[in-house]
Amino acid sequence: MITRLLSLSPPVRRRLAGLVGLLLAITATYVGQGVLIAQSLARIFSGRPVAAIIWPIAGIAVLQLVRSLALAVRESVALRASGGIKKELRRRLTAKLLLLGPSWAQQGRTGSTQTSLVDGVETVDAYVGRFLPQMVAALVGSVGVTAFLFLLDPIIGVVVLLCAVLMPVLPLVSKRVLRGRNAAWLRGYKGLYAENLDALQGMATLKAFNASGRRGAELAKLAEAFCRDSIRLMAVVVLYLGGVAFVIGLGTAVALGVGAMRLAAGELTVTELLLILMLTAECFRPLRELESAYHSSYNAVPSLTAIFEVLDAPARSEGAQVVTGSGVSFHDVTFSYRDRDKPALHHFTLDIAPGERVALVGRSGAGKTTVSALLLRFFDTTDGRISIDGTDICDLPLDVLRSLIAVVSQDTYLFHGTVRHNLTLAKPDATEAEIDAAIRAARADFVHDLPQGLATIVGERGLRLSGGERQRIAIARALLKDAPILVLDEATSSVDAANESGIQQALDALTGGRTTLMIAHRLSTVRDADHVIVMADGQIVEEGDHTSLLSRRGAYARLVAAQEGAAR
Ligand SMILES: Nc1ncnc2c1ncn2[C@@H]1O[C@H](COP(=O)(O)OP(=O)(O)OP(=O)(O)O)[C@@H](O)[C@H]1O
Repeated sequence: MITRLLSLSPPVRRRLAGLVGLLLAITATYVGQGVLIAQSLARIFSGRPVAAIIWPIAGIAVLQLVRSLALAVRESVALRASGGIKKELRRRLTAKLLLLGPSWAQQGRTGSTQTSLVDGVETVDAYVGRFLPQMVAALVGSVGVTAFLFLLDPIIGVVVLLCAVLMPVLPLVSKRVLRGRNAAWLRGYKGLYAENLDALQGMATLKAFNASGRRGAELAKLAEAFCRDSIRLMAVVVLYLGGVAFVIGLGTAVALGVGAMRLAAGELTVTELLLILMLTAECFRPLRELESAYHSSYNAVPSLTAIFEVLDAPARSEGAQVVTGSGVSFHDVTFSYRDRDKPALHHFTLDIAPGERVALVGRSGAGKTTVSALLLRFFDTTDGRISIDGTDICDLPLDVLRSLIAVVSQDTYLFHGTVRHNLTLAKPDATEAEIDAAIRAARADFVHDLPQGLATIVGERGLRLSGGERQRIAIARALLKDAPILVLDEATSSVDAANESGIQQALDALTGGRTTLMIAHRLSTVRDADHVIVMADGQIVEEGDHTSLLSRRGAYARLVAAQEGAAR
């Protein structure tokens, strides 16, 4: 994983080498300070005048200044090293998520995906900026100081070495317990985040059903469970930290005890004993810092593993063929959603000639929206094939496929941004005249009356516009895209009756000459279709034009009668 992370940003290796150098310089300042303190104390104990320690004290001040500077530079280099990787990770994740499409996103909760993608990427700071350079610096620094101690006194050198080796062993011992508890903590965190996001997004519904109290109580329960998980995790962490402190204390105490005995036996001088005392602490310091870096980056490994799983997820095939045509064929298509036994489409066969307007009708759940989702390759068929002008859509690059199709759906999503931004999403280089023409044709002139006209910000999920207004913007957007194939999914569902005929005219203009797949509940909107397909349980049960289907007095006639009855 380390090599893969580092390969994301070429300058990172250079920056990490710089960081290791800085960390070693910081260790050197601590060692130098220890030597100078030991020297000063030895001089005072031997009854030398105060003047004898002025230079060592000045030296300590200089070392502290150098250390402060090095620490500040370390922060900025660390942030730059991890920043490059975070930027590249986000870029690749966004591209991959767009490639994987909605079928992948549907496998997880929005909030949970968000925590992986936002918080997961953030763990790079602790892992790359702190842990990796500290690992190298701790190894080099501790080995260097231990070697120095070994030269001073081999027995004490061995004692310190044994304790120093124990320190990296501790995380290995506690790793299994920690991993289990950390995974539970991470699961709880993601779940809590997703549930809170859900409650926030569904606030209006909760209020309308007077269910906010109940939902609040459920969230409180989740928060309690998360709190318990956190305490269970902390218990292991605290035990582990206690173990680390014990090993450091033990190493220092044993080194001092052995040193004192050797001093009594005349095998060491006071200066050497003081030096050993100071350096023993310095030998453990880089390891202690490594341990703290390890803990602050502990989440990084599972989070980054999850991110790499997304990056490695097999994307649907991206063929190389390019077509410009517009005849659409579904050939014996069967499709089931994940975890659903019953197929949403069952041996579905339909040919739409270039420029033909085909309407799909049927009761709710009949499979109409699934037909368009498969055409756009939001999902891949379980069986059968879909083609455009004879080319299997699986052999088309996704961006080419989607450039051939414009969609106006019942659930129009407007991004947080200006009206203009939302309109030109499909055609960023659209001219003013083109934008104006699309607005007029979509009967979306209301945008000119908004506080800042086209520069008005439409809120997250377009909440500040009504359903009908959002839909008219979507129609204008589709007009601007000017694709040869159109999918109109309940295109007029949010439009009031007064506007419906106007929009119908706009849609007529839009569909003229384009292959159109209309999905409609309001049967009044499909009267002019060249061909009407009546669906039930994922299959075609009737087809023909409006008049012939009515006279057949079958499923279509029953749908029309039911709708007219409901309208009365
Ligand atoms: N994302 C999904 N995951 C699982 N099942 C789904 C999903 N989307 C639709 N279904 C199921 O597939 C079947 C067909 O749904 P589809 O949305 O295509 O019907 P529809 O005719 O468009 O309905 P409506 O008119 O209510 O929009 C239904 O049983 C539905 O519950």
